[in-house]
Amino acid sequence: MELTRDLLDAVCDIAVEAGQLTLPIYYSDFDVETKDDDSPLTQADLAAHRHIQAALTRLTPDTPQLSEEGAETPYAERRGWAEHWLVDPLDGTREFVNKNDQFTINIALIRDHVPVLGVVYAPVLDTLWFGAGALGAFCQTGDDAPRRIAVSTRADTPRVLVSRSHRGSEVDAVLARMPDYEPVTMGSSLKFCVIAEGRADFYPRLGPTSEWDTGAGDAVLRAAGGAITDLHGHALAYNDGDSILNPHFIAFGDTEHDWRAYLSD
Ligand SMILES: Nc1ncnc2c1ncn2[C@@H]1O[C@H](COP(=O)(O)O)[C@@H](OP(=O)(O)O)[C@H]1O
Ligand SMILES: [Mg+2]
Repeated sequence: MELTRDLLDAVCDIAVEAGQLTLPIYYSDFDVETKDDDSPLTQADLAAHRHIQAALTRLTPDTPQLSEEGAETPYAERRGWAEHWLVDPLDGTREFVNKNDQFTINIALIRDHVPVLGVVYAPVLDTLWFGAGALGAFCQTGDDAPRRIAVSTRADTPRVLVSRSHRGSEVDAVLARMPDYEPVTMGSSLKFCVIAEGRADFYPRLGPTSEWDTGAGDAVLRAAGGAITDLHGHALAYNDGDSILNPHFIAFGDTEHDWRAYLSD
């Protein structure tokens, strides 16, 4: 499909509608289920999933969808997909459960293993981050006009993002190798968005994530001039094998800086 501003706007509308469905649940005394992999699940995850699935089907009936809360599609089928929607209907479920506002709705379009369009919406903040390759990257709060965003290229005291709920000793080892840094703790795919906006510089994720956790934020970050790579410096590749898990990765704004230098002595 053609990557137009109309397409991007349509996907933004879907993400905002899904996000608005989560808010009454967020502000209620909701139940939390535990999934097979021990991660939390709420009615909000499911409400957002159902809305996005139906709305994307109306928008592009022939484009397959892969969602954290949808049916698993075996790689034997997925490998034939030239493009597909990749959805995390509610990223940061732990943040949602803990009511710290840092959860997001995520929709990405993957084409030939690359996230070419992405929308991230934070319902409580009523803020959207969206982008698609040459169209650029944007941030919009409420009814304000969208503003163009770009990464920061200052690296004097890097602002380093650390997962609020999944940190780990390997990330601490990276921080210990940095001569100077300012830590910023945050949940969900918001971490990619604040780098895309130039409000943070570096995010080492040395623990498990799945493709839907990164796809939309990756597309926004790329469109804003940044990157996510594996620990060898290769851009994350999507729908490129059996496993839906990402390798460990680093995300950063300044592509001239040697962030991988902090990974080992
Ligand atoms: N053991 C594990 N295996 C796979 N993914 C994991 C994981 N632990 C955390 N994650 C992923 O990390 C995401 C949260 O990241 P963060 O801690 O940076 O907010 C979760 O998203 P969900 O909230 O959508 O489940 C989940 O997908
Ligand atoms: Mg997630």
